[in-house]
Order: sequence, then C-alpha cells, then structure tokens
Amino acid sequence: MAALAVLRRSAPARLLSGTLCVHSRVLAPWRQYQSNRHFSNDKILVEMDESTGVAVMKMKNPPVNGLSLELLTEFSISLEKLEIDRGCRGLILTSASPKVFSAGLDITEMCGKSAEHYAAFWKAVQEMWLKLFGSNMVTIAAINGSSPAGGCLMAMCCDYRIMADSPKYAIGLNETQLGIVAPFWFKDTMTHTVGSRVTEQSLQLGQMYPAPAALKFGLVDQLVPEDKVQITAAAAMAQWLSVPDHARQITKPMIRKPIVDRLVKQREADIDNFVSFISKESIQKSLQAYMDRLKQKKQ
Ligand SMILES: CCCCCCCCCCCCC/C=C/C(=O)SCCNC(=O)CCNC(=O)[C@H](O)C(C)(C)COP(=O)(O)OP(=O)(O)OC[C@H]1O[C@@H](n2cnc3c(N)ncnc32)[C@H](O)[C@@H]1OP(=O)(O)O
Repeated sequence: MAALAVLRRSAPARLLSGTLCVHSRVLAPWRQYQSNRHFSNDKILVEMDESTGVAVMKMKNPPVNGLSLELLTEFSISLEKLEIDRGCRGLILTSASPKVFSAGLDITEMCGKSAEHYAAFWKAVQEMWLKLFGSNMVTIAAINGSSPAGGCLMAMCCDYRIMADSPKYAIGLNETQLGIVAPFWFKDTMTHTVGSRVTEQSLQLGQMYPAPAALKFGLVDQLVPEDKVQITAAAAMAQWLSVPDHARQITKPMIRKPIVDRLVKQREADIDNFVSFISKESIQKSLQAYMDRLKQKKQ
C-alpha cells in the first residue's frame, strides 16, 4: 500500500502537471496545513474531511466568483497543497455564493491594464487549468449556479459534474458573445468533454445552455435539486473513490496527458498571443461594451 501511495503522489503528478518544481516552494504552507485541516484564504475556502480523504474547495469572491488574479493564485496554491497531501484523494469544487458557480474570468482583469498585468493574469489562468485538468485526485464539480466561460472551463476540468436542476442556471463557453476567442486549450477541454461537433457549434455561437439542455449532450453528468448538489457530489465521490487509486491514476493521464502537454509545450507563445489579442483597441472596446451591457441589465 505504501508503494501505491507513493505512486499516487509521484509518477502521475510528474506526467500530468510538468510543474513538480513548485513542490519545494509549498513545503512550508504544507507543514502548516498538516496541523489544520481547514484552511482559508481570502478567496478560497478548503474543508478537508480526514475520515473520507475528501476536500471541499469553495470559491468565495462575491458577488459572482469572478476569476481574478488573486482568486486564481490562491486556487492554484490550495490545489497544490491538496495534491501533495497523501491523505487527500478527492476534491469537490463548488461556490460559496448561491446562484453562481463562477462568472468566469474577471473581465476587469482584461480591461485597461498593462501588458505585464495581462501576461501575469494569463499565466495564472493557465496554471489553474494545468493543475485542475491534470490533477491526480478525483475531481467533482458541484455546480450550484450559473457557470459561463472560465466557470464552465473549471467545471469541465473535473472528472464529473453535478449541476443544480434549474433552467435559470446556464453553463457554456460564451467567449464569442463578448467578441473574444476561447484559446485552443479551452476548445480542447470542451472537445474532451462533449466531442468535436458540439464544441464547434457551441464555440462559434458562444452558446450558453440552461442546465437541462447541458445534461442532454453531456456537458454536465447529473442534475439534482439545488439543495442536493453537495450531498450528491459527496455520494458520487464515494463511488469514484471505491476504485483503487493506482489503477484510476494510471488511466486518467492516458486521456489527459496529450492535452496537457499541448499547452505545456507552448505556454509562452500562448501568453504572447493572449497579450497581443487582448491589448487590441477593438477587443478592449468589445469588452467594455459587454461590461456596460451587464451593468445596464440591472437597470
Ligand atoms: C489569431 C488569434 C488567436 C486567438 C488567441 C486567443 C487569445 C485568448 C483571447 C481571450 C480569451 C479570454 C477567455 C475568457 C474567458 C472568460 O471567462 S470571459 C468572462 C465571461 N463571463 C461572462 O460572460 C459572465 C457575465 N456575467 C453574467 O452573465 C452574470 O453576471 C451571471 C454570472 C449570470 C450572474 O448574474 P447575476 O447574479 O444577475 O449578477 P449580475 O448582476 O449580472 O452581476 C453582478 C456584478 O458582477 C459583475 N460581473 C459579472 N460577471 C463578471 C465577470 N465575468 N467579470 C467581472 N465582473 C462581472 C456585473 O457587472 C455586476 O457588477 P455591478 O453592476 O458593479 O454590481
């Protein structure tokens, strides 16, 4: 068993993330974490149940859990801590705010900032994706509200998705509706989840799907009443964890490693693409107009 535990924390982590070098940097917080099984940053709350080996991670960036640079950074640090914790086998990702899982990338991080800021922000988005999509743990998204764009990306990174059964809540990659373009690794993640044809159509149209429609083509795996999302996620996790870790952990990268590697190989070029795209005056105008529409919706 000890050998298997080592396998869980070594080989697949190397295979998937390509970011093992950061482990040494997190040793100090990890020691702190050992004595305190709940930890909280400003934007991320983690509750670890030692009896089940399952951590519940809640995003808490009201009002809509916009994925800001701060949230993304805290997310990646927290996930890294769990990843190296031998007692943690599963992660349930959810929102501390009712009605919204995540509104996706915080648009204010992509408006009117410097090229250096855009580069740092995009690197944090990449890091979140590499860690979550490449995680060794069983990952389940408990989608307790709307989940556009980057929120949908996070949910798709997980192994299994449970969503609140309400037509009020929608999920999808709506980037083109903002006049922006989902990068290739967003597209790869959606293709991995629902296949090429649906992805092609969804991405071009920037389609948001109400929960019942999302279930029909497998963008989410299960719908349950809103107040049952967390308990259902815990039950699904127990089922996933009944599979021996070593077998599941060798299987997961068979599918995901080539997708992860594609971004790892061109991270810098992808950052350059993002910075040059987002800095264009026409794109800035589109984003500003979209933000104005969001605010007008309320009046
Ligand atoms: C050669 C070319 C190569 C191409 C290269 C490609 C390079 C890459 C290009 C760029 C790629 C970027 C990828 C982007 C991904 C994203 O995630 S973009 C974000 C998209 N998100 C959205 O569209 C969501 C918008 N929000 C909503 O739909 C709703 O807010 C909600 C989530 C459904 C919640 O609704 P409700 O509860 O009614 O809240 P609201 O009243 O609408 O909002 C409350 C306040 O929050 C603000 N807000 C909402 N979303 C965001 C956000 N994403 N970022 C920042 N702020 C947001 C909203 O404006 C309200 O603000 P106030 O009025 O000040 O209260």
